[in-house]
Amino acid sequence: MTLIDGRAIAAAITAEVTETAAKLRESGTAPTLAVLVPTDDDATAWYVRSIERAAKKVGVDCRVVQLEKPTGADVTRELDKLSADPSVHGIICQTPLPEGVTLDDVGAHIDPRKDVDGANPVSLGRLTAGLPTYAPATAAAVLEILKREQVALSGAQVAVVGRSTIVGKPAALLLLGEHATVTVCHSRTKDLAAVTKAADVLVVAVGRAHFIGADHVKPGAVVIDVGTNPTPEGGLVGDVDQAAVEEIAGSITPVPGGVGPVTTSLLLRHTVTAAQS
Ligand SMILES: Nc1nc(=O)c2c([nH]1)NC[C@@H]1CN(c3ccc(C(=O)N[C@@H](CCC(=O)O)C(=O)O)cc3)C=[N+]21
Repeated sequence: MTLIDGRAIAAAITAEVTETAAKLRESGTAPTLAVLVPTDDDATAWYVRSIERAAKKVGVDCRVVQLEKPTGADVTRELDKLSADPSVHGIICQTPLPEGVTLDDVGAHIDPRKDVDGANPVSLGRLTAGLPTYAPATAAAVLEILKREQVALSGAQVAVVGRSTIVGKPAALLLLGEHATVTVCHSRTKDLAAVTKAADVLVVAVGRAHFIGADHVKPGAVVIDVGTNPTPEGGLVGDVDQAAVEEIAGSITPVPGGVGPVTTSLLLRHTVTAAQS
């Protein structure tokens, strides 16, 4: 069993991004990521700080815009402003959003050229059509890990558990683009274990601790655990019961230290790409 080292993969991406950011700075462009924060919960605050820290390391400027109990109109007004601001190259609108506001509604207000976390339905449409676009960073991280680990995807059976717009659906589309045979499972899937047990690659993004156990995994499978569930002790666990699945899987991404760090490094890679064009 191999534990996939997400931090090492993130470090390799970060090295590439640092080089590109330095070249941009030499030519007079300071690559800039705007982070719109519409809530004040602890998890969001932690994630925003980790983006700021990572951005600073690679030479990307990070502009955090914190909103206090905004309406949907407040959020879209701010996104319109950032979209029109020539000093901003990338925009991410943090989820969760306030009650009654959806990312699909506000995402349309992020200029697709700056949509580094793939939230605009235009970006998602382009992804569906197989056109160049920014995929949501978490979904992109799933594919990046599989590629760097040289996992054969063409013709492989892949099960994606979770169908969110931000992870499950775009991850399935990216995997389809690699010629995998993709099955998307969700809360109404009958006999989930039968589907996941047939998968050479299992991607789990449901947001429930220990959702996937030993009975769900094919011997030797590659397991990508996208979940980051806070524990009462202040730690973090994935959606996969790691201890149980370790006995069966061929390789697995740990939590922490798996998909998370790769997600943040790709958000920054997307930002320098946006600053280059
Ligand atoms: N529009 C939007 N896009 C997102 O991509 C998005 C979002 N909203 N809202 C919140 C979730 C959560 N998320 C994480 C990213 C990295 C780590 C990460 O790097 N975690 C460390 C945790 C280190 C620790 O606490 O021990 C790790 O997994 O190693 C975690 C969580 C992105 N999200």
